[in-house]
Amino acid sequence: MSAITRPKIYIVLYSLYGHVFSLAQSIKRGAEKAGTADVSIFQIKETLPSEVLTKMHAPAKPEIPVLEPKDMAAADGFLFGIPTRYGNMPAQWKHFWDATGQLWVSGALNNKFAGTFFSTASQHGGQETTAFTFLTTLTHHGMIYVPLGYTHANLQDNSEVIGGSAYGAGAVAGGDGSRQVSPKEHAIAEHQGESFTKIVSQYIAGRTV
Ligand SMILES: Cc1cc2nc3c(=O)[nH]c(=O)nc-3n(C[C@H](O)[C@H](O)[C@H](O)COP(=O)(O)O)c2cc1C
Repeated sequence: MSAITRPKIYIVLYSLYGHVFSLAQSIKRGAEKAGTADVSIFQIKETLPSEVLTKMHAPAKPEIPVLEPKDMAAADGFLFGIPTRYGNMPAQWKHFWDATGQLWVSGALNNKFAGTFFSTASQHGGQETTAFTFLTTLTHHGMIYVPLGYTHANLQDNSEVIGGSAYGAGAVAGGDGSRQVSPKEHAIAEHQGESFTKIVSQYIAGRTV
């Protein structure tokens, strides 16, 4: 019987205006609360030139390391943060995935765990379609998708605008990005981080004993 391995969870995000990064911090807090895994947070590479970022009034990037596709092999589970573009992932994410051919060829991501979280401008701006369209990539890599389900009460609370769905935590940023992540959205995110980490840890423990 081999020793139980402590899994590595990577929270990997793209965030232009900070909402996905803000959610990611709550996800990290929850994942660490589980106490069963080593948790790290990364961003993916920006692909827009600085002149365009200036025109888009983008703030400075978060001070977290940039994940290169090849470094994914070291992790057991990923929570991917995705701000919606036309109901889909942004080009920055597509650019990242399009550089994972070597990982695909070697099956390096097969049986690794994946969860998703989102941000949209509006309440019905496509968080669920972003999940759906992101899923094809996870599926082609043979990853095991872990949905959030309706495991947090705020996902059924209709008393105010609350992002998130059965596919993962979410922020509703507002058309001009001025809406900050709400306490209820943060609570869902923290819960997702904790529950995802517990699920991955249980599976990894089962594989190694
Ligand atoms: C090109 C483009 C397309 C977008 N498409 C959508 C969309 O389909 N639905 C939506 O609600 N918001 C859309 N948005 C708004 C972003 O989703 C929003 O800025 C983002 O969720 C904020 O997250 P961030 O602060 O982490 O960057 C779009 C923004 C851009 C720049």
